[in-house]
Amino acid sequence: MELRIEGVSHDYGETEVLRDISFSVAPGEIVCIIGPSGCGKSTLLRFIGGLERPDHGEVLIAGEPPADSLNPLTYIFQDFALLPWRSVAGNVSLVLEDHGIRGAQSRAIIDDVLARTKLSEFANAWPRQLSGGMKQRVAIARALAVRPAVMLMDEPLSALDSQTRELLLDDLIDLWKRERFSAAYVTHNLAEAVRLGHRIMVLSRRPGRIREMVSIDIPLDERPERVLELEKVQRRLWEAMRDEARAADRELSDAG
Ligand SMILES: Nc1ncnc2c1ncn2[C@@H]1O[C@H](COP(=O)(O)OP(=O)(O)OP(=O)(O)O)[C@@H](O)[C@H]1O
Repeated sequence: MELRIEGVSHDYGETEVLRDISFSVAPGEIVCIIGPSGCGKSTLLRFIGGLERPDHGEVLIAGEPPADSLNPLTYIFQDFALLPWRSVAGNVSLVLEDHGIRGAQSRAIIDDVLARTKLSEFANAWPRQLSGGMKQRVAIARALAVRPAVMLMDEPLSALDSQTRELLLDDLIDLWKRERFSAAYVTHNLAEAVRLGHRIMVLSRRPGRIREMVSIDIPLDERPERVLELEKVQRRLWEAMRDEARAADRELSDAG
């Protein structure tokens, strides 16, 4: 299943937020979306997930999602969005209950996704007992449980400290090696983008337009050893973004 975004433009009242955005996410591809504050990254992700509709343009799904996919487009948010009164397993089972899956079938899926996110021994723990990194792993397990064709990730690591973020990046790469999931992944962090993205879309300041689409041909599991090459890409991304970020900053402080 391929995700295609075609000619998406949107205004909120007087504010033009996105202008003529077109790109695709191929099966098994991670596309990172970066750009200055307020350029419309989260808005674009909401359009992709169908939470809102753009004024112009379309989000199309080409081909069939996997037969067992309960929810082809699934979000992972920065704030984990776990229910505090449900255990780890209970948080995962909730999304299955929404699809009428209970009992042994539900338990099998929960066991599988908790194993894949290294949380098996925490199935009965409460969210308050978990570190930030573990909470985000629960959110990832919950997303995997519905077998998404594309994961929509809005700064999933940004609430975590830098060590935890590194560990989770490694976990995401391990997961990807086994699953080859597709993702549209919004981040502020250029280092994260070059570690995870097969392609990186650089948006301009608001109204967000595509400034550059940068492909990285280094396999994800080789990236930790090829730091110098990645640093070069990161510099190029920063060069594409620097003027936009500076101007966006100025506009935000003028508005304030
Ligand atoms: N529901 C809404 N109604 C009105 N304006 C909105 C709405 N959602 C977002 N905006 C505005 O649209 C612009 C883009 O917001 P968005 O959150 O998509 O940007 P972003 O690139 O994700 O920002 P950040 O990097 O700071 O997270 C901002 O100016 C924001 O204030």
